[in-house]
Amino acid sequence: MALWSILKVRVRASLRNFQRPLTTIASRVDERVRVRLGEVVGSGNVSSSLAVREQHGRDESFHACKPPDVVVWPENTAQVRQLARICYDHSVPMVPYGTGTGIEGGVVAEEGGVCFDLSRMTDIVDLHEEDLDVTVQPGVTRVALNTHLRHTGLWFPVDPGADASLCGMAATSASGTHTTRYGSMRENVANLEVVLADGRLLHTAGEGRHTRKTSAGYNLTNLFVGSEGTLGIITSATLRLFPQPEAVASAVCPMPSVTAAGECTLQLLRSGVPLARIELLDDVMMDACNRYKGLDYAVQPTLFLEFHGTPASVQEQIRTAEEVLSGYGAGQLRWALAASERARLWEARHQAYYAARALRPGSVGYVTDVCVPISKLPEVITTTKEDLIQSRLTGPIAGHVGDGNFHCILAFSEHGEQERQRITEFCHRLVTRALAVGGTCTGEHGVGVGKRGYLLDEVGETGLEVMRQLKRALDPKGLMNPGKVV
Ligand SMILES: Cc1cc2c(cc1C)N(C[C@H](O)[C@H](O)[C@H](O)COP(=O)(O)OP(=O)(O)OC[C@H]1O[C@@H](n3cnc4c(N)ncnc43)[C@H](O)[C@@H]1O)c1[nH]c(=O)[nH]c(=O)c1N2
Ligand SMILES: O=C(O)C(=O)Cc1ccccc1
Ligand SMILES: [Mn+2]
Repeated sequence: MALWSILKVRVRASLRNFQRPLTTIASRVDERVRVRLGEVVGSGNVSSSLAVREQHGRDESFHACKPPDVVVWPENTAQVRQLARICYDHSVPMVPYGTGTGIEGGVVAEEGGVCFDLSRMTDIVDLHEEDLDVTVQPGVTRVALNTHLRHTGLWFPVDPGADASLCGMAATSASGTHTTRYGSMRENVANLEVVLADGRLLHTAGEGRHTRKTSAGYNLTNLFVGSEGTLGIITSATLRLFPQPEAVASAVCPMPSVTAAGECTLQLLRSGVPLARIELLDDVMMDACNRYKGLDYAVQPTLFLEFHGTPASVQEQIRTAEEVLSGYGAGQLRWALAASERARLWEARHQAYYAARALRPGSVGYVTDVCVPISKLPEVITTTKEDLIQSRLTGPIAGHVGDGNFHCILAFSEHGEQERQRITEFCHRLVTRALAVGGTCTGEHGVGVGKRGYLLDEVGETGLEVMRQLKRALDPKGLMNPGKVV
């Protein structure tokens, strides 16, 4: 073999080593462990049935199902700690499960083990209205929290399309359509209670603390935000709340092209209008949403906008926004002012994932999630659209354009090998383009199993090694959600 070929093989092998599991898992769940788990949670809160295991071995993505060996439903933190200790003593993998709405295969039980379904821990533990914060258990979803808050004048704004658990959202560092104004989970989690792999209990900002800021040492809270179950099990999250806005106005605005929509978004952000939401759906996605929801929006690239404030400030924001929009060839704005109309409009946006999948029934969808510096968004989104055409692929686009983050969903039949190959190559080019302009391979869905191959390129060797050192320090046996992230 020529020297060059030998070198290439070596480099490839060393990269593979970098991605290998940190430790080999010693044992799966045997009868002895199963009995001990049952003793902790009671026989109604543990299951080895295949149907239950299969339901828990996959999320909403195309990633193949790998069922855990057992599913447990702990009812409190003390039980989570005892269960973790049993798994730790027997070297059994642990996979935390929120609501299973992830789209990067985060709950796929790569090495089997015990799935911790946290949906029965549904208490809203501490609501501090005067401090604008709340502490919730891991079974509380974002809709359940906002329903609970509706008469308080407060709300929690991070809104991924799905009704995900708030602790699952912390685990994936989720964001949503309000992130441009209110931030993502990174900015809105003040404290986390975490059960570590060996059953120890950690409060990332100190027990009972719920301040707006802190300088006390390392930011352990944000170490666990986005850790995707690989460092511990989040058993409660303390979240920032916001006053419900006095006045709200939403609008749908057709644009001449995705380039114009991207450039216009930049200009709107620069103009200082405190946009509450600004989302882009391209023509293909608009068509998909029209069909899926029986709507009649123009089949054109379209911006969905929302303004929050006092009635006077919303009027002022609208005036400035309309001026900017008209400079980019915007069509007629369709306003939604009544709460029910606004709910319908945003429901259509939140269902974009299912609308896109419905374009090709029976297919599975590969989802992209790049995020770039906002100034690069028009260029990257334009090139992506051209690439789709050249690659002869249908890939509806939906984007949180105020954050420089957009998704493409590529539906493919599991039998079409050639098409799948073209999709993989397209997605690879898209991530490469994003990384080249200072972007990230995932703005909000997380690394899971799908983006592991890009982490080295994104954070570099030292970055990845430090992540792996942190992982080893907190999870020396490599039991926490193995096969994910690092
Ligand atoms: C239609 C639709 C639309 C969207 C999205 C999904 C779908 C189906 N998503 C993705 C998804 O909703 C998001 O990733 C949620 O944060 C996942 O929360 P779950 O509770 O479902 O976590 P799920 O159970 O799917 O788990 C996800 C990961 O977190 C870990 N985990 C869950 N709970 C944990 C806990 N208590 N402790 C430790 N680890 C835990 C799991 O182990 C796994 O690795 C999304 N996302 C987004 O950011 N923005 C968006 O706009 C959307 N939009
Ligand atoms: O709706 C979103 O913002 C999502 O993150 C889910 C998604 C993914 C891919 C295409 C459309 C929606
Ligand atoms: Mn999204």
